[in-house]
Amino acid sequence: MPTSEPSGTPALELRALGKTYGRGARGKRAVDDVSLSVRHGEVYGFLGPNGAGKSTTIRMALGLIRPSDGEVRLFGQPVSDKHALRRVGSLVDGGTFYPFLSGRDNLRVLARTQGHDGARIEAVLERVDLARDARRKVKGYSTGMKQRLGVAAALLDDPDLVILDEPANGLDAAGIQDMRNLLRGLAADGKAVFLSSHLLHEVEQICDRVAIVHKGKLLREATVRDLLDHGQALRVEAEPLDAAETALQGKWPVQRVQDGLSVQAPRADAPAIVRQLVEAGTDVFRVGPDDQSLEEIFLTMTRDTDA
Ligand SMILES: Nc1ncnc2c1ncn2[C@@H]1O[C@H](COP(=O)(O)OP(=O)(O)OP(=O)(O)O)[C@@H](O)[C@H]1O
Repeated sequence: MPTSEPSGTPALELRALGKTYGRGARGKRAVDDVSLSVRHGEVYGFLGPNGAGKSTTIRMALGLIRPSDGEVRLFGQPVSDKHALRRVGSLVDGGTFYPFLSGRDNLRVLARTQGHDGARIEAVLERVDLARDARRKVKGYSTGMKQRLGVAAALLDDPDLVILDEPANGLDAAGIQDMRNLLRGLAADGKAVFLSSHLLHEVEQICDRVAIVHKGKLLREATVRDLLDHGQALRVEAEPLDAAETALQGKWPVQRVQDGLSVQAPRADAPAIVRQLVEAGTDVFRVGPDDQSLEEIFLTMTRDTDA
């Protein structure tokens, strides 16, 4: 990894980034005050439903469209810096390939149009596990193979930062596993990987950290582990359940679930919850993490902002 910038400089930094399409009352605020940074050696997921502003953000990060506010820094430099931009590989719009050319020939064409000699073609084909299929025409490739060819294209110039718009779109479980191994391998080599997705289970499996975006705004940035481990909910099993519910209501948001109560509270509140339940005369069988999936956490967050 070339380290021409001071150590610790993020590979990608978005500073209060904003984009408004159009003007005046008809203007559409697609991205609003998004700040985040992506470090070398991590896979960072940019997660949100359709229309959240992911593609717009990625296009600004690549210097393809101009922000209305804020700025993008690549390796500490403005996105207009050609040297910085040369260290970025990207996959947007799924990559476009000639269906009647082989995977290898597609990469040759790309290398030529991008102005490099293609010396890395065999290495990147190996890297994305397409070496054996490199002579086959792309039209016969599976979705997963096409996506991996897209990543191969992004890797042709040995970038330090890889930006991928929805790289796991349309992949089955095995395809997601392959993509995961591939992207984790890049991160292990010290590259920074920034990807967007609207599908949580993909991001959950692939990324170290995620930013959750909704309606152009960043709702939360956290490690996947933090989101899952320290979700804001605790599962309470106590009897009688009605009394337990009454005891907690008004202090924490409480919801009936199949086998007890789901209490919107951080883990640190568990002792207070137990005290409350005991004082109310209920028998406490369990107060523990409410194992929400990232999906549920995400739905709760976006529901809250919709309200
Ligand atoms: N060129 C444009 N002109 C006007 N509005 C746009 C333009 N591009 C995107 N938008 C709007 O900006 C918002 C964000 O779009 P964007 O494509 O960035 O979201 P996204 O999260 O990538 O969603 P998707 O996965 O559906 O592409 C949407 O409401 C979209 O309609």
